[in-house]
Amino acid sequence: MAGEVLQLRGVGVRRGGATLLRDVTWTVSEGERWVVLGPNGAGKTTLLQIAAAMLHPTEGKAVILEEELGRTDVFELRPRIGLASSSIAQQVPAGERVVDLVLTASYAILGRWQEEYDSTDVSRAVSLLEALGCADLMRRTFGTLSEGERKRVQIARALMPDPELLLLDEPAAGLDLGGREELVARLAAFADDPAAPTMAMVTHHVEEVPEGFTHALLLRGGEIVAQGKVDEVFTAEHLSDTFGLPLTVERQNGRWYARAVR
Ligand SMILES: Nc1ncnc2c1ncn2[C@@H]1O[C@H](COP(=O)(O)OP(=O)(O)OP(=O)(O)O)[C@@H](O)[C@H]1O
Repeated sequence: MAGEVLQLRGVGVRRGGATLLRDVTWTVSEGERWVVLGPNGAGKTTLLQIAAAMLHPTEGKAVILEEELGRTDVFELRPRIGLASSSIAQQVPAGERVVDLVLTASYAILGRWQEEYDSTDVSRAVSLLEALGCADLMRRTFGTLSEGERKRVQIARALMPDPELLLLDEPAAGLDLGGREELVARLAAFADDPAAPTMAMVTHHVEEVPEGFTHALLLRGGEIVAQGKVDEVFTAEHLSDTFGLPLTVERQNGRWYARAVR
């Protein structure tokens, strides 16, 4: 691979009369760990849906893993991308066993039917669940899990097909403080692992950005406010522009904190 995992050029998305994204140019290179940050309605999920080959832009060009959207078979491209998002979680049958939810990602399907899985698949699913601290949940049904447990299981599922690009849409949303900190620590360890795929994570909060994330893209009203290396992008000026209020920002032990100026 040439090193560019994702290349968007002048990407726009319109729905009805609304502009969801406007003139987005963004390159993600192999090994980078990106955070996409912005307020509610900024277009973050829309951007991630394009990166996941789930949505085609209205204008501009999107090249994912060297395949251009509109000129490639997305059904071949999608299994190369791991996506963890609440829109997928909502479609999981409540009675689906956790281990089956992870296993079925090999076929990019939801809901186990009569597929045959070999022992390598099963061991991979088990070791991913172990790595995410979910080994004891394997035989539980997805519907019985807490929000924090669901988030971790979804990440294990996204990793099952050994994706070249991992996309996480608000992985810490709905978690309590302990759950958030545990997840952020796991993602930090993951970001530090050279064998882990290139990743992009959407969040509303700088406090949720794991240590080791290298780059950031700030979105507001469907447009990019700033992008680049995380410590150049996470300035008081950029974050104040993004969220539309005066903010101060600090970094402690690799983590970020922002609060309103009083
Ligand atoms: N089909 C649609 N028609 C019109 N507007 C839409 C449509 N789908 C999404 N939108 C709007 O596009 C904007 C961007 O949505 P998106 O979900 O990408 O934002 P987001 O940054 O992920 O928001 P949040 O942080 O609240 O999840 C929102 O204002 C949303 O209401």
